[in-house]
Amino acid sequence: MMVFDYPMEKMSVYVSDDGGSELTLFAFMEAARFARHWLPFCRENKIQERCPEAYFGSLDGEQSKEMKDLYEEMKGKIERAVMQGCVTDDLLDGEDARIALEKYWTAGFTRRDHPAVIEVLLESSVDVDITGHPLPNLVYISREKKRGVDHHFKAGALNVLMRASATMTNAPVLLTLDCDMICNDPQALQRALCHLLDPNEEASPKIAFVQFPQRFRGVDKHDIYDNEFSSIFRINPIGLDGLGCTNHVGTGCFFRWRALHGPPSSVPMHTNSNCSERCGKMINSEAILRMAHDVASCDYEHGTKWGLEIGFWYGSLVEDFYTGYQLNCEGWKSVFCDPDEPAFLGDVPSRLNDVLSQHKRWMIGLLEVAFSKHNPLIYFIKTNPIAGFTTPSFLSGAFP
Ligand SMILES: O=c1ccn([C@@H]2O[C@H](COP(=O)(O)OP(=O)(O)O[C@H]3O[C@H](CO)[C@@H](O)[C@H](O)[C@H]3O)[C@@H](O)[C@H]2O)c(=O)[nH]1
Ligand SMILES: [Mn+2]
Repeated sequence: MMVFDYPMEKMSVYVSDDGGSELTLFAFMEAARFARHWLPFCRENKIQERCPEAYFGSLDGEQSKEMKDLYEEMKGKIERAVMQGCVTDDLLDGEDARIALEKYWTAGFTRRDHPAVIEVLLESSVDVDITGHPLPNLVYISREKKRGVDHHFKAGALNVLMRASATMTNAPVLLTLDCDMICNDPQALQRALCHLLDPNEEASPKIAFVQFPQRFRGVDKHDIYDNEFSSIFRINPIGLDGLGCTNHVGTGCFFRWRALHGPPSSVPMHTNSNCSERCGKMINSEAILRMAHDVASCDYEHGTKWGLEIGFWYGSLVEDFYTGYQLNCEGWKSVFCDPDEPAFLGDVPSRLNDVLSQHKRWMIGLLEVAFSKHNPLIYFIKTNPIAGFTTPSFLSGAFP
C-alpha cells in the first residue's frame, strides 16, 4: 500500500493491530526502515509487483541481490522475534524503538485489556527515502481494549481507524485492506479516483465506495473448497454494478469519507473535521497524539451514533455486507471495478477446518442481518428500492 503511484506525501497508511502485539509493532518498525530503500527501488525499476515477498518469490526477484539481501535481513529479524516470542535488545535498532515498546508493553498488558497504543513510524513531513523523496505517513494503532467492553470486532477496529486518521491526517478517501491481502497494482488508487472524482459523471459525487473484487493467491485449479467464491466476488457484482449498488466485500475498497457519515443529502460537501486543531501540527506532536488516543479509547463511542449511523455498522459479523447495504439504502451509489490485472490479492484458508469456520462466521453474520429490522427482504422497500437488488446476492451468500 505504501507503493501506490501517487504523491507519497499525500498518503497515510494506518495499521490496526487488534492482537495488541509488540511483535507486530516491531515488524512495522523494520518495514518502515526497509521502505526507505524499497520505495525508490520500485519507482526506479518500474516494478509492478510491489509486495516484496511476492516480488522476490517470482523470477524478477533475481534482479537485485543487494535489495534481496536487505529484505532477507529484515525478514530474518522479524522471524527471530516471532520464534523468541519477544523483541530482545539485540534486534532493536536504537534507543527510540526500545522506549516505544517499553512505554506500552508493561506488566498488566494483555491482548484483551490494554490502553490504546499509537506509534507514528514514518511522518511524511520529515521522513524521506534514500533518494530524498518524502515517504508516506505510517502509523501503528492498537485500540484500547477492556474486559467486558464490547469491541465489535473488525467494524469496531475500522471505526477507530476512521476517527484516529481523521484527527491525524483527515483524508477524503479511505482504502480498507485486510491483513491477508497485498496490493498488486500500483495504479489501483487512480482507478478508484477516476470513479469518485469524475467531473463528467453526474452521479460521481454520490458514489460512496469503489469495490475491487476479492481475488486470491495460491488457489489451485481444482479449488476444492471453492475459495474463489466467484458468484459473490465477481459474478453478482457485475450485475449489481449496473444498478449502482454493488456489495461491499470487506477489503480492497475505496470509500468516500463523507459517505460513512450519513446520507448524501445530510452531509455537507466538504466535511473537514477538526482542521483548526490539526493545522500546522506534526502528527507525532503531543496534542495530536492525545486526540488520537482519546478517539481510540473504549469509552469514546458510548452514547454516540458510531456503528449505528456513522462509520461501519455494528450488529453483524459480516460488517462489510451490512455497511455497504446500509449505504445503498441511504441513497449512496457503489461501483465494482474489476481490471484484468487483479488490483489486490488475498490469501485463502487452506484447511477444511478454517474454511468451515470462515463460512460459519459469514452465515452467522448474514443471519444476524436477516433477523434484524434491516432484513434485506423488506427494509429496502422503505428506503431505496434499488438496494433491494442486493437481496439475491444476500441469499446466495447465505445459502451458497
Ligand atoms: O476482531 C477483529 C477481527 C478481524 N479483524 C480484521 O478483519 C480482517 C478480516 O479477517 P479475516 O480473518 O481475514 O476474515 P475473512 O473471513 O477472511 O474475511 C472476510 O469476511 C469478513 C467478514 O465479512 C470481511 O470483513 C473481510 O474483509 C473478508 O475478507 C483481518 O484483517 C483482521 O485483522 C479485526 O481487525 N478485528
Ligand atoms: Mn481473510
